[in-house]
Amino acid sequence: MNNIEKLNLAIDELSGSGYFVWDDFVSYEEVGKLVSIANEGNQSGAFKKAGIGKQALFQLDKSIRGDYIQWLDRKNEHKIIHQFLDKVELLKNTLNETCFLGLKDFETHFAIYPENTFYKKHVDRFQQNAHRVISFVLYLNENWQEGHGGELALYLDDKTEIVKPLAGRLLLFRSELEHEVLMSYKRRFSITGWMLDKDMSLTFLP
Ligand SMILES: O=C(O)CCC(=O)C(=O)O
Ligand SMILES: [Fe+2]
Repeated sequence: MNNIEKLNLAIDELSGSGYFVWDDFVSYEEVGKLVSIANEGNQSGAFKKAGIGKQALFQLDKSIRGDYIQWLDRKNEHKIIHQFLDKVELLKNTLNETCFLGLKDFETHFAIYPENTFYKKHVDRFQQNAHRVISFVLYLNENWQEGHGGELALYLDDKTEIVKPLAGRLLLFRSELEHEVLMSYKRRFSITGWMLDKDMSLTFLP
């Protein structure tokens, strides 16, 4: 399947079942580079414990999520991060042209789940975070195997879909769907993000 066919399928699936798994969204070589950058960032203290809620409602709670994150934007010094942002931008624009989702912007961060951490069942679009329309996760686990855990459980109306966090795989889903990161028994790497229906600088507005 070529990229155009993949895109068309992604569009159909997102409006139908609400999610789409895109394998090899980035190459194995790119995954390696992204993991090195994440490891460097982690060692230099660029990662912060992730919280829940926004601004005044922000809180840290290890019983809900155990990951550490580093936000990624155009100020990043690595070319490959810019290439990834370009790819997401293109995807966002194509989804807009065909699905009229009114996507204006996106926000994204690296995430590292240390051994034995998880992210309990939640939705990404909620009252204090009403502008997230499409969630995406690029998985970066080079030698992931059954038993390592850290799968993403996606709770659909009629079934629960279990998505393996395989290197290079991009998962897209509608941000109002309930989902959960199951216990990860190994350190787990990813880039998570959200396509927004408002400019990021304006998302503090209702
Ligand atoms: O890493 C994943 O599979 C999902 C992460 C997630 O749900 C989130 O950060 O909101
Ligand atoms: Fe989420």
